Amino acid sequence: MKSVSFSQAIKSVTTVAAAHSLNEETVSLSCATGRYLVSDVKALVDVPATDCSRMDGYAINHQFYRSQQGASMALGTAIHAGDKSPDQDCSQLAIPVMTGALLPPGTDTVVMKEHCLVQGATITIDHPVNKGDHLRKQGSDLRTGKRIIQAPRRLTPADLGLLASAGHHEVLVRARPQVALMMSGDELLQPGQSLSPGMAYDANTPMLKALLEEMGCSVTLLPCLKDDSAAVNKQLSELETAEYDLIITVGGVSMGDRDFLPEALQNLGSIVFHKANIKPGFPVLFGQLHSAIFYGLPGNPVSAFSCLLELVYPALKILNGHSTGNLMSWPALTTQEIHKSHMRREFMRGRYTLGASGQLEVTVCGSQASSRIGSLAEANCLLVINESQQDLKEGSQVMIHPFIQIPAG
Ligand SMILES: Nc1nc2c(c(=O)[nH]1)N[C@H]1C(S)=C(S)[C@@H](COP(=O)(O)OP(=O)(O)OC[C@H]3O[C@@H](n4cnc5c(N)ncnc54)[C@H](O)[C@@H]3O)O[C@H]1N2
Ligand code: MOO
Repeated sequence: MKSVSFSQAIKSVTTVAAAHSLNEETVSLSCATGRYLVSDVKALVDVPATDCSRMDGYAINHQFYRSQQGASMALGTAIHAGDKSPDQDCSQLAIPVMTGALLPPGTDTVVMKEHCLVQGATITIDHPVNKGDHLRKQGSDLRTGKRIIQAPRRLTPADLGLLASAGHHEVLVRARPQVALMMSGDELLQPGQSLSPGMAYDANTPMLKALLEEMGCSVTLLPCLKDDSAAVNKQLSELETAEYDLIITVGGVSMGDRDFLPEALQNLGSIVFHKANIKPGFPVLFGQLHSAIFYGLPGNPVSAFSCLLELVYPALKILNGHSTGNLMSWPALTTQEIHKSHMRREFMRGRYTLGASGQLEVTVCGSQASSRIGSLAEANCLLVINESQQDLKEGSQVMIHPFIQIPAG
């Protein structure tokens, strides 16, 4: 199968994802962080619910205070946050009010405690006072019925505070994408097992599971696929595909004589593309296995990580209600020359910092070999070097895909 361009690959991925939908569920606020909102949310109440004080101080009627021309005012009974409103008119009194206390009838202004002198049961005010000072008017933060959060959105801790203050105790979110993750390769050992020649520890499982979970997925780890055609076909055919939105295999997609995944996907499902003009990740496989979206990521850990960010995350964004799968992308200036000798789109591991000029600067992290996880661990972004770009001078502008976009959504 002929390799596709990166933009064709993204188009296919987003088209397939758009035809797939996630269930919806109502969850309590206490477990809603990181979940994707299904629809816009409106305030159920005014915030604050009534006019109230913004400061600890005294509630007065401004007109009455002016008429007193600086004379002392009689104190009334204190009102605390949560207290009911007194029944009587308070327009000729100074009522001690605490921050958040509702404003007693007849008063319209709050004077801060620091600006008053208390003498017995009276106060005098030693500071200019304007009508309406230190008031939080009813509905000044949120108005009943006004939209407070717009979907699609991955809920943040601050969103939960906003939802709670607006009267919501639960929220309608998309079900987490269910992902089946399976490694491939007889050479893989789990850390803790003793290493023998030719074997390697499975670095992809912990890395990719964590990354998928940061992307908001629920991940089921399935047994490693054997380097055997019949076994791969059997393992894949026995998968309860309806349980998963995504099936992601890792390894076994290239030209090796035990790379059985493309053939197995062809037999059991359908291939949308195999191989994309990208580096790393060239042999990536994409298609459908019954009702699930299928990715066969290349086994080299950096290739798998890069494909997960560049090709899987866009699909997840679409599944979660975004209209495009575009990644957050920032311009940055290179701190060194960059050479590229091929016509593929390259995603280089890099580290960005804020330069003295106020612009982001990005440095390529060490060796770009697809097996080098060390340089990935050093990186905080991928630099995007387009197909036609070959040699970039120091100070050239490139786009970067920062890793911090994952938890932020
Ligand atoms: N003749 C060709 N050979 C290769 C090509 C090619 O186009 N023609 N492509 C190369 C590229 S690019 C990549 S990337 C790799 C990907 O190959 P596979 O997806 O088939 O992956 P494997 O062969 O199974 O593994 C590659 C490499 O990665 C190691 N690996 C695999 N899984 C893990 C894991 N879970 N943890 C740690 N390391 C893992 C594996 O041991 C191999 O060293 O193919 C090139 N070859
Ligand atoms: O494209 Mo491979 O993914 O470079 O190592």
